[in-house]
Amino acid sequence: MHIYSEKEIREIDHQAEKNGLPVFTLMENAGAGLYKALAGKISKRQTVCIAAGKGNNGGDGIVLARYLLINGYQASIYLPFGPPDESSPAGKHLAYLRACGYNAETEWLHADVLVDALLGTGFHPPLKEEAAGVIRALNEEKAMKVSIDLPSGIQADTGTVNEGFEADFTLCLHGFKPSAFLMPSERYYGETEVVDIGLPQTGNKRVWSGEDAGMTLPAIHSTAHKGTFGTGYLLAGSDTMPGSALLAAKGAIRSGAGKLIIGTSRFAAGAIAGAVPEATYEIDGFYKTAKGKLPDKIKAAAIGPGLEEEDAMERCVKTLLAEEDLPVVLDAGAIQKRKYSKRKIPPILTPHPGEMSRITGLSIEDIQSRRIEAAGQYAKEQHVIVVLKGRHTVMAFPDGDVYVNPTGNAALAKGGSGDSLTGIILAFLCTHSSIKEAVANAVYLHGSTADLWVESGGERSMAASDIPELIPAVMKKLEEKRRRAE
Ligand SMILES: NC(=O)C1=CN([C@@H]2O[C@H](COP(=O)(O)OP(=O)(O)OC[C@H]3O[C@@H](n4cnc5c(N)ncnc54)[C@H](OP(=O)(O)O)[C@@H]3O)[C@@H](O)[C@H]2O)[C@H](O)CC1
Ligand SMILES: [K+]
Repeated sequence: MHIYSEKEIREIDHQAEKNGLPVFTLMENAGAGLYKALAGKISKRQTVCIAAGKGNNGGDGIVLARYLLINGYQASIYLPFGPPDESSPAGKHLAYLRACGYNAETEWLHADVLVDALLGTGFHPPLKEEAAGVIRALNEEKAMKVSIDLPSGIQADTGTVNEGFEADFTLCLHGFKPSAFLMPSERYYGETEVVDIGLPQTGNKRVWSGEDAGMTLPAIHSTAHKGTFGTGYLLAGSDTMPGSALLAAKGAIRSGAGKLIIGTSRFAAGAIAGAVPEATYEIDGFYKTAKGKLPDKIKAAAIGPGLEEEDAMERCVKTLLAEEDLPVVLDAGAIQKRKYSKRKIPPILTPHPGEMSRITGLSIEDIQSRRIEAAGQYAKEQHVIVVLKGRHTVMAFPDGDVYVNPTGNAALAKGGSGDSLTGIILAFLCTHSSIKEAVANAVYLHGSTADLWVESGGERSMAASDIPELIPAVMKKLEEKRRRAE
C-alpha cells in the first residue's frame, strides 16, 4: 500500500501519458475499479448520487456512474459547478455517458449513497465559497458517504482543511495520499481502501501492513537457546526515573530478547531488579560507557529512557556509535542536536514531534503538517533512521524508504509508552537480520498492543506498563500471520 504526494501523482500521470497510457484511460480504469469496490458495499435497491466536480476527480465519478448504470444500479450524477470542459478527459467521459443514453443533472437528488467526486488531488486551498457551500450541504445529508481518492476540501499532502466532506469511507486511487495519515484530515477519510488503476507501484513510501509484519517476523526454531539472538544492552533509568528502565526492559524481554544487560544507577537497579529478574545489571553503565567501556559481545544497544541530557551523554553516544557494526537506538535524553557521520548501520532515533523540532529547528506545526517529508529529509541528510512518533508513526531510512505505521491509537499517548517502544526495538534488533524490518515490526507491534487494549478497555485507562503485558497476545497474532505467509 503505497503513499504518493500530489506532485508524485502528477509525475506518474505525466509519464504514463508520455508512454501511451492517457489520463482518459486511467480514468476508465479508475471508474471500473471504483465500481468493483463500491458494488460490494451497496445493493441495487439503494439510490446512489454522484456529486462530480469539473476536474479529473469528477471524471472518475462520471465513469463510476456509467458502470453502476449499465449494471442496473439506480445512479444519478449531480454537477454542482456545471459540466466539465468538453475537451477534457472528464468532458469526453460525460459525452460518452450521454451517448449511452444516461443523463447528468445540475439539480440535487437525495439518495441513500452519496459519492463525493468534487475535488481530488487538484484542490488547492483556500476553498472557494461556492464549493464550501456544496460540501456543507452534502455533509448534512443522511446517506452513506463515499469519497473518491480523498475527501473534497482536503489538501492531499498537508491535510489542510477548512470545510471537508465527511466520508464514511474513501476509495483511494493507486495509493494513499499523505493526508490520510495526518490529523485532523484523517478523520474525514473514514475507512480507506486502495483501488488499483493499472499503474505500477513505483514509490518508496508505503504503509507497513500486518501482512508485511507477518511475512518478516523471524521464525523461532526449536533449537533456539538464550544465546541464539545475542545480547541487548539497555542504558536507561536514573535515581529519579528508574521506571523508564523498567518499562524498556519489560518491552525488550516480552519481545523476545534472549539476554538483556541493563546499564543503570545502583538505586534504579535495586528498584527494578525484582520486577526484571531476567536481566543482568551493569551498575553505572552510563558512566562506564562514557569512558569508552562496553560489555563484551553485545548485539544491539539502546540508550535514553529515563536519562537526562548531560555532559557524559555525548561521550556515551560517541562510544556506542564508534562500534560500526552495533545497531544503536537513541531515545529521549540521547536525542540531541548533533551531526552524524555515515555509519555502516545507521543510528535509530525515536523522537516525538517536540524532540524532532528540537533537533531539526523546524516548528512542531511544520513537522506535523508534513511528517513523512520531514522525517524523510532528516533521515537522508543525517544518515540516520528516524522513528517519528505520534499518530501513525513514520519510519524514515537514509536510502529514502519511508514506512507509515497503521497501528495504534490515543491510548499510547502516555508517559512511558516510548520507553517500552525502545525496549521492543532493542529486542527486535537482536532477533531480526534486517534493521529496517526490526524497526518496522517493533513499531507495528507496539501500536498493536493499544489496538488490542481498546477491544476491551477505554483509551484513557491504558498505562504504559500495560504495553509489555499485552505483547504476548499481539505476538501470537503476528506469529499466526507469519505461519500463514509461509
Ligand atoms: N494517477 C491517478 O491517481 C489518477 C487520478 N485521477 C483523478 O484525478 C484527480 C486529480 O484531478 P485534477 O483534474 O488534477 O484535479 P481535481 O479534479 O482534484 O480538482 C480540479 C478541480 O478542482 C477545482 N479547485 C481547485 N482548487 C479549488 C478551490 N480552492 N476551491 C474550489 N475549487 C477548486 C478546480 O477548479 P478551478 O476553477 O480552480 O480550475 C477544478 O475544477 C485525482 O484526485 C483522481 O481522482 C485521474 O482520473 C486518473 C489518474
Ligand atoms: K473527492
